[in-house]
Amino acid sequence: MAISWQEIIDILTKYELLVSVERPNVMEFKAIAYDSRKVSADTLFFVKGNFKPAFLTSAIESGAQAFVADKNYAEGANIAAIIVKDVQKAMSLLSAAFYNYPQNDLFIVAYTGTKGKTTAAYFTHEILQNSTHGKTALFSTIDRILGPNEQFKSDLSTPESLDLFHDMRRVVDNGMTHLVMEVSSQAYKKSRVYGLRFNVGIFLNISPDHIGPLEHPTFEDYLAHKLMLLDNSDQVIINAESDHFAEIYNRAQKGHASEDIFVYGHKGSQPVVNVQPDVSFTGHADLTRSQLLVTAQTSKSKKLGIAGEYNLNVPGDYNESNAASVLIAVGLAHADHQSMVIGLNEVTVPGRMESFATKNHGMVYVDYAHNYISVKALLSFLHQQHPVGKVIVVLGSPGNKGESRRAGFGQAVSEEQADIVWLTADDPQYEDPQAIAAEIAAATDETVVELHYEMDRPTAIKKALLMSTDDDVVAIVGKGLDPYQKINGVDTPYRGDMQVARDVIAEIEASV
Ligand SMILES: CC(=O)N[C@H]1[C@@H](OP(=O)(O)OP(=O)(O)OC[C@H]2O[C@@H](n3ccc(=O)[nH]c3=O)[C@H](O)[C@@H]2O)O[C@H](CO)[C@@H](O)[C@@H]1O[C@H](C)C(=O)N[C@@H](C)C(=O)N[C@H](CCC(=O)O)C(=O)O
Ligand SMILES: Nc1ncnc2c1ncn2[C@@H]1O[C@H](COP(=O)(O)OP(=O)(O)OP(=O)(O)O)[C@@H](O)[C@H]1O
Repeated sequence: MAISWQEIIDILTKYELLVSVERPNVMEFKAIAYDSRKVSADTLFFVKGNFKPAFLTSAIESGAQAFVADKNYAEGANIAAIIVKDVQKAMSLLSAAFYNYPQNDLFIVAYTGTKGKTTAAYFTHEILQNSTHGKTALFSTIDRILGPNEQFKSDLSTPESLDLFHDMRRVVDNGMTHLVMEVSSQAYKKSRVYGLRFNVGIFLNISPDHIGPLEHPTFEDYLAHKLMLLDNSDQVIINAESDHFAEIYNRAQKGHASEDIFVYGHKGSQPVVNVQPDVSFTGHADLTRSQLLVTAQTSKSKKLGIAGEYNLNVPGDYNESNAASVLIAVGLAHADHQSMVIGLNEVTVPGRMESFATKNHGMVYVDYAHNYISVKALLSFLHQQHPVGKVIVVLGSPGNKGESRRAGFGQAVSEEQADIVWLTADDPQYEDPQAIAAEIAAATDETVVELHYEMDRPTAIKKALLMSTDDDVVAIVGKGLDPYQKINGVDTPYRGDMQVARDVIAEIEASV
């Protein structure tokens, strides 16, 4: 892989990003990097984010031949400099060029939404793996699967642009033909996907989340960045039952013919604007799976071959809605019907709605629900499934992140009438978990919900399980399969909620 000086200048000029060049003396770059620790000979280095000038010094020592930045740096006075209006946008465009536009060789399905991105991405990956005979890659919050023998844990839902195009190139070189990915609002805010076009973009839902000093200043800013996926996708799929549907639909209409917009919703759901859903569904869930009946309502959706009955291996009525969007997406990717049926029947999503039955302490669920909309959806489902017993919840909220979630948790457990809530630590970071718990409590209606406090997470899980009887359900929410707790900037190893719960139950059962 390589990129020439002239190609760089041409791209930056075309996108009106170039401000000035200094000391142009390099013909071609053999590597690109934004981290000084990853610089080798002949590297083009991007200066971005919370950058310290000492990083540039160390990049030059390691072989950087030029740097791209929003401003000039004295530390870079001996190498070529390319000054741009927006280094994140420049990095995305130049990374795509450096890796020779791998997106041109892939059918890319991209999900955005407050909740369900990872789940829907896994459903889609499972189906497309069947229909493409193993040639589908996945970039999700949990894992990045670049090919049959290349898979690793993700750091971000949507990778930094340079990493994204690097990994996409690996995907193409591994012989993959399809890619399923999550596109977070941060990805657009930080221009990680700037210039990238998707074949299909899906807008699952929106509700207040990720609002705080490090993410989005306001809900409007959050929504604005999520809507950008619609502008950058050839065909779009929209949930008729999402909040702000009118705004989402209007935005889709701006850039798409009606043939390229697909709307889905529960049978009988009526969006606020007068739009007939293209695909409707009814579902019936039990504790471990759902039955789904999907109907194509319009001529364009009838061509997708998705109408029919499905068994969905992951419970939760909201997952029926996720599955409906997935079926449209895979239909647009030309998956065959049999692959759809098999894929939904067999799919699992790590840390989402994982459960096990105990002998005397009811059902245990571990779920990644970690904001108002997801805790509310989860509790509503558990109440439907457990009309008799108590719903006991263990939860906390992270420190220095998504501060608005705390009130959201209090509101969700009150509205859905959780019987008992154990407030505990999530990823407290630099905050006091007890103070975070007090904020959740302040938003909780304690005439409805019985609150308990235990800041040691394994102990909170143990106390919740000990009080649970055979009819009850214990939902441990917020961390899914996370193998660590973030405490004071350190990823402190943690057994994981499921393992803790299994260990506690084994201990209890061994002692009776
Ligand atoms: C606020 C934000 O978006 N921050 C991201 C951003 O940070 P940054 O550019 O400031 O980078 P930094 O880590 O502070 O370091 C500054 C620069 O110095 C470089 N450096 C650093 C050390 C060194 O020795 N040498 C060196 O050159 C770094 O490589 C970097 O280029 O770029 C980094 C990668 O280059 C990301 O890891 C980081 O994400 C942070 C950690 C993060 O957690 N972001 C969250 C909010 C996020 O993006 N979440 C969304 C999901 C949310 C949703 O569902 O909507 C996601 O897509 O994951
Ligand atoms: N469509 C939905 N509506 C409401 N809640 C949902 C929906 N889909 C999933 N959930 C809940 O949200 C949790 C997280 O789901 P998932 O990881 O798929 O979402 P996500 O959009 O990737 O989240 P994040 O961006 O926070 O990683 C699930 O464990 C489940 O409790």
